[in-house]
Amino acid sequence: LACCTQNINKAKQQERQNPVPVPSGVRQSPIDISTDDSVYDPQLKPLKISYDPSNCLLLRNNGYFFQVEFEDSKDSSVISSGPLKNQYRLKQFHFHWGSKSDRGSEHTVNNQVYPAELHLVHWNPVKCNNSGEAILSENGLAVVGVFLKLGKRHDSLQKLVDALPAVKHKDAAVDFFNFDPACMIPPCSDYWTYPGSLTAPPLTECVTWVIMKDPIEVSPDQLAMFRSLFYTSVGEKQKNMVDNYRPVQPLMKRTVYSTIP
Ligand SMILES: Cc1ccc(O)c(S)c1
Ligand SMILES: [Zn+2]
Repeated sequence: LACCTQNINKAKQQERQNPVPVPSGVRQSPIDISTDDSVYDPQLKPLKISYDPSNCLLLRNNGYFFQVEFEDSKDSSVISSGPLKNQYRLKQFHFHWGSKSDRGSEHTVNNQVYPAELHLVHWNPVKCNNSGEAILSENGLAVVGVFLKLGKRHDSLQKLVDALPAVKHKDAAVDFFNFDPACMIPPCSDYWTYPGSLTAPPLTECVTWVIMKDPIEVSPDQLAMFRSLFYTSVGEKQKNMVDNYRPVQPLMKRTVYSTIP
């Protein structure tokens, strides 16, 4: 399945044909992570991350954000361990960001907002046949979240930033090869983890979230390039692609676990 939008459209079609329960809203994302309320779990191991840059295929503007899509027919770009019972395959990564630097991330930490947040979306090939099925399956997805803060230029990210002008408008897509997403994972392995949902429609409660404690740095110019994209297609009245984040949702009866004593 080419991308999350297609998956979401397919999921909506499947939902119409054989409706699944509408999310009862007991495990919605994103959330505010209260560090004092999170529970240290000494059994939690570091996440194992193994990506093959040659699986990187395409950069696309899907009208919600830009995403980089990966070949996911084999277990060659995967995550495992940490809170995960199975190995999950990388399908795509994307970002959420603000119109200004005082907003943009979806998750917050003690109500602190970051200017942007990276989501690396993985699906469970043990439970599902493809990523489209995974968004309808409990714990079908594992999404790794990484906060972005303003600072020094992220040299490895520049290859992606330089490609953004080619996907300014909705549905634009270009070949994008040999990019290793591991370059965007912070050196510190500490994370929070909790059961949640997609943060975009159909908002299904299918995600094991792993939110890295440390942010990565990007420069103001790099973030400005994110904001230069459009939600709109060529020929439509241009609408800047900014503020594509969902507000935080109620924690309800969930516990956030952490690797941080
Ligand atoms: C599959 C998917 C779609 C949109 C999202 O924001 C996330 S986090 C995951
Ligand atoms: Zn996301």
